[in-house]
Amino acid sequence: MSTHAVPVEKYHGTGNDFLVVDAGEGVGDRSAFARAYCDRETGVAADTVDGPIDGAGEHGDATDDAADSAGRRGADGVLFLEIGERYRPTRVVMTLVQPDGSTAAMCGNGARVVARWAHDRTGDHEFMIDTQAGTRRAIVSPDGTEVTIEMGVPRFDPTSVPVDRDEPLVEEAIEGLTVTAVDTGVPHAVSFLDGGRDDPDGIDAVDLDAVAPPVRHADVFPQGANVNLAAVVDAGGEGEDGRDDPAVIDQRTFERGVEGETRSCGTGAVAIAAVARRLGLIDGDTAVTRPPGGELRITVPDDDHATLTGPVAREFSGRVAADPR
Ligand SMILES: N[C@@H](CCC[C@H](N)C(=O)O)C(=O)O
Repeated sequence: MSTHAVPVEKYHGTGNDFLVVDAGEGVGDRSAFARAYCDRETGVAADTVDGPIDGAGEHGDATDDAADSAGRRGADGVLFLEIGERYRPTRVVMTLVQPDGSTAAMCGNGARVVARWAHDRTGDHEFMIDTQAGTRRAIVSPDGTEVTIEMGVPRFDPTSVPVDRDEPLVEEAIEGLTVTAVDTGVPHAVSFLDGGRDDPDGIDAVDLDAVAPPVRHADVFPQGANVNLAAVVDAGGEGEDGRDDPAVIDQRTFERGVEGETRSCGTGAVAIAAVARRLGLIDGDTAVTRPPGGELRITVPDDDHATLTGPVAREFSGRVAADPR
């Protein structure tokens, strides 16, 4: 049994929060590590780690949403990262282990955190991130507080999602929700509702922890699915100045692997924008989604890779036992 201490850092992207561990630190059982330290009641917090601790915002990177999103015990996953500085741009191999011990092929907000973590180490602003869903280019803003990820082309074909169908699953009744299925690196089910966050009977009136699990585990999704509720607040399109305004869409996501609602989901935001465009619910190919933890900007051009942009904040660092038992 290994008892050595491992340096950890905590970051969040619009409230989707992650512990970051250098893959070379020798964590033997990554699933057990993630299950223990991500736990929302008994997991890692700034005052439970040993060693040097930096306060949130110390680096001038606290975002407007940080007050709500920073400082929570536990996390939505552990990012094990291997940095390859001999490449140009610098490459980072990313592995996300989730609170249930499973590994996710892709994570949009996680990839944004990876780029910011790599920027904090190298000062670079461009990175290639190797995920199990493919290599993704990341750009960190000049002040380091915002990251854009190229997210690949959203795929609706049944083999890619995957769904147990011969044709794409579009606006089909699944376990009480009207669902469209899309792959944005991981499988997503997207259901559009009529009312947004400002509507007392809208998206926030839904008991997501009750309605999502039957869809997440439905037979039609052989690998399960993340479940998104969305509501178009503004369809966007040409503004008074002749330029395209982004659509505005309220978002809630129940995540596979977390097995609960998260404050934000990047692959979910791209999935929502892609489905909105496919269903003709928005004008143009840009959208702002509004999950509970902040705002994300998405582009979903036809037949080209989508992009995801939003803030990333660093919370604290310290050391934890490699073996949490
Ligand atoms: N929070 C992530 C998605 C992580 C993966 C997901 N839970 C799954 O298992 O498919 C994001 O920001 O994209």
